[in-house]
Amino acid sequence: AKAEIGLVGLGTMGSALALNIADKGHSVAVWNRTHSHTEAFVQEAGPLAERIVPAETHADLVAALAEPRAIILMVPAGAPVDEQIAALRPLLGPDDLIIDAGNANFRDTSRRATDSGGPFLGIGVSGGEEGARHGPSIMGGGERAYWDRVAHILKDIAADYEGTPCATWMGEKGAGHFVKAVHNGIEYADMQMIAETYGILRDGMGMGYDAIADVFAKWNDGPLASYLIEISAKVAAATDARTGEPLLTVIADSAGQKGTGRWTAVEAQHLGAAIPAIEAAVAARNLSAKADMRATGEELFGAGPQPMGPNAPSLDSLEQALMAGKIMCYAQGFAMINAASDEFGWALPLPEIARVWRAGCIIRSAMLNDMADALAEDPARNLLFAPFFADKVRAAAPALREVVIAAQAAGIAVPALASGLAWFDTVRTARGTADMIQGQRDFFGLHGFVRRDTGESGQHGPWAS
Ligand SMILES: O=C(O)[C@H](O)[C@@H](O)[C@H](O)[C@H](O)COP(=O)(O)O
Repeated sequence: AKAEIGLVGLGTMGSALALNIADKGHSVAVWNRTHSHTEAFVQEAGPLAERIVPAETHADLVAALAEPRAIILMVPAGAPVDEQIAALRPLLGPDDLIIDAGNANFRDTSRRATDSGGPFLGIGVSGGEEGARHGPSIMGGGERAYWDRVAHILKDIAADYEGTPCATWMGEKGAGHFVKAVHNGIEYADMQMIAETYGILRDGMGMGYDAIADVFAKWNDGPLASYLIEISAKVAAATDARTGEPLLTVIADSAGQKGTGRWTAVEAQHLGAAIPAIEAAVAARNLSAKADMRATGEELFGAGPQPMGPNAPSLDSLEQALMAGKIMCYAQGFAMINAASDEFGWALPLPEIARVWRAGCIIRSAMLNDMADALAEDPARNLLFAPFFADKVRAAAPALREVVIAAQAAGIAVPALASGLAWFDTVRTARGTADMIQGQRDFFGLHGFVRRDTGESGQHGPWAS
């Protein structure tokens, strides 16, 4: 019998996804640039190999598939995707579907949806290797009919949240990859806020790694319960096999990034969406990569972090602060998704987006179910203003303020937590300070302003006459 679906690219994510597909009872034909790797993959697949068809050439892959065909690409974003499309399209029929499941820039996906020579889907897949193997979160983008053709397989392999598969069609063209990029932006901010809290525990409160691990493990039983808190406990508790030292003393403090966070920050600017916590997280990664500069800074200005002593916040305050920060960065992310929905005419299903993130993905957390309910009440409303979250933030914001003040007083950098607090203070200030900016712009460029009393626009100050 012909295979139901094809998969190109047996890297970490691709091979895990192929095993997941076979594991869920579907037959999959696989191709990899290095065929010996394909052979080894089938060898190691054990009993699942009976549902895996190795293909040595693209033509073999196409021939191995039932029509109309569907082929998943799990290759690095950018040119490798276009290369695979160019290699496969001439071999495929007009109804055959290509699905890019890598971390593509949604603008590339939107382009490919119209000019890749045939049916095309761009799906965001989250959950890392573990997720790809046992159940990722899947965010689909492209023509609904194409999604419906493969939804049964994608829902079978997806993570399951209380009986609901975490695989949802988001909208046309690049909608799926856009939602995935914002997922990653929130992931960056969440990780950054956890790292900042770790910095306070380590440098401000002088805690050892085991004690820090215990704090995160305890928080994973509370309102912060989430995959990122869970693994932060494991990372803090881990020891280096070579030296026996705490692993965190071995890992260089220079964060990598593959682009999704940066893209999200850039797109937010285009959309006029304020996502300062995510931007702070991207900037923090950029700065972390400048180890020499930071060493010079420490020489010139003396080490930043100082022990907090009696000003150290309680662990409860830290937990509350992290929770407030987390709600604020999700609120920023969902507001950005709303802005994109309007800008691109996608009608993105915000409650469904929160639901598809409840399991399988990197930002999965207990809070997402409450977010789905709040967004279902009123998807256009900022999440922060939903009664459930307004109550939580009203209660937790004082702790965030206390923690940010104490950290800054001790020279401990908390850019994401601090930007969250500044965002919160801005969105709860009806009378802001942009009047000064409008005055300055009009003074040096006659850009004009709106009068508060009459609403008249194009007004100028006395310097114009
Ligand atoms: O949702 C996920 O499963 C991850 O986000 C995944 O997409 C990948 O690990 C990214 O590469 C992380 O992004 P950075 O490499 O930029 O940290």
